Amino acid sequence: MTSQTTPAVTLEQIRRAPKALLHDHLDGGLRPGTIVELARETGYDGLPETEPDKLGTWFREAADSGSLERYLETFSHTCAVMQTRDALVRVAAECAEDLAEDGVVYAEIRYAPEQHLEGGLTLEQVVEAVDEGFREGERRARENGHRIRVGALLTAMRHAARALEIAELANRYRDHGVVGFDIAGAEAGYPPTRHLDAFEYLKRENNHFTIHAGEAFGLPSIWQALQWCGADRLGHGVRIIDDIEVADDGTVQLGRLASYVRDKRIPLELCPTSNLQTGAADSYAGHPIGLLRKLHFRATVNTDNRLMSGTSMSREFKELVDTFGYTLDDMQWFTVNAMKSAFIPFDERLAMINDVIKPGYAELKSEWLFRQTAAGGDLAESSA
Ligand SMILES: O=c1[nH]cnc2c1ncn2[C@H]1C[C@H](O)[C@@H](CO)O1
Ligand SMILES: [Zn+2]
Repeated sequence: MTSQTTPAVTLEQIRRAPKALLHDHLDGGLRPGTIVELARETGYDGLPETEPDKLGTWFREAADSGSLERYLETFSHTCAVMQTRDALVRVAAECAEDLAEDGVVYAEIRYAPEQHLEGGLTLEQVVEAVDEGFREGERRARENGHRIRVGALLTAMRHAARALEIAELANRYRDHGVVGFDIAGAEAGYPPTRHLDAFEYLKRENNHFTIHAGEAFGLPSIWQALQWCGADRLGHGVRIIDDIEVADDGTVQLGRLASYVRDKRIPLELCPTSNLQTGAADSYAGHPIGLLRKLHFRATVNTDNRLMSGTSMSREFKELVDTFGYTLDDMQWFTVNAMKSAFIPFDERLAMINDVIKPGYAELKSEWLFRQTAAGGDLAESSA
C-alpha cells in the first residue's frame, strides 16, 4: 500500500501503533504528582507549585522560554527529588509504564548518573536503581497487556568533567541494562571535543554513543560530533538544515556535511516540540523534519522531555500527522528508522521490526481496509 492510498491517521490509531523512542530524558519525564509526593517524602521544599496540575503547567511554561539554558534550569527540581534509591526505582518504573501505556514498544531512556549523588548514592547504585525500576515498569506494563523493552543511556554533562568516568560506567553496565552513552547540557561554549577521551575510550571498547549536537548550536557542533568524536547518532541534529538549500524552483542542494549525514544514514533524533520551546524551530509546519523526511534522511521522532514539553510519542506524531498529513506508512517509516538505529544488537532490532512493528502497522492498516469495505458495501446498498 502506498502512502497516497492510506488514510489520515486518528489519535486512537496513533496511540495503538507500535512506536520506538531513542531520545527521552528520565529526569524530564516525571509525573507531576510523583514530584510532589517525592518532594514531601524527601523534604525538598524548593518546588514552585505543590499541586500536581499547577506544577505540570509550571514546567511547561518555564521550559517554553526560547532558550536552551533557561529550559535546562527546570531540571534542578526534578533532579532534586531523584536522590534516593527508592525515588529512582519509582521514577524509572513509572517512566516505563507511561511509555508502554502510550504504545511505545522500545525505548532508550537517558539520564546523568552524576546528577543523582547528593543523597549519598554511588554512581553504581544510581545505575542499579534505575535498572531495577525499568525492569519493574516492564513487568507492570506486561500485567496491563503492554509490551515494552527499555534500555538506558548514561549521559555525561558537557559542562562537567566526568565524561570518561561515566563512559567507563556505561561500559561496565553494558550487559546490565545500559545500551550506550550520551553527552547533554548547554551546547554553546561546550563543544563535544572537550570529551574526546570518553568517546575514544568507547570506540576502543566497541561501544555505542550519541551526542546532543545541532540543537542550540549549528553545523560546527554536528561536524565535531561526527568527524572528531565519531558519534553513532545525533541527539537532535536538527540544524543540519543549515547545510541544505532549497531554491525557489524547489531544487535541493545538500552541502558536504548534510550529504555525509544522509549518505552514511546517520540517525537524527528529532524532537519537534522540544525544539519549539528552546527556539531551535519556530512552528511544527516550519520544523525541518518535513524536509528531512522528504529527502530520506534517517529521521526519527522523539519526545526529549515529556514533562517539560507536556508531550508523549503519540502527541508528537499527532502534531506531525496534522501538520504534514502523515499516514500510517509514514509513522511506520519513522518507527523502523528508529529501531534500525537502536543500540541493541542487530538480531534483536530485526526481531522488533519483523515481529512487533511491521505486524502492528499491518493490523492497523487492515482494520482500516475492512472498515472501508464495510462502508463501501453500505453505500452501494443504500444507493441501489
Ligand atoms: O534537549 C536537551 N539538550 C541538552 N541537554 C538536555 C536536553 N534535555 C535535557 N537535557 C539535560 C538536562 C538533564 O538534567 C540532563 C540529563 O538527562 O540532560
Ligand atoms: Zn535531549
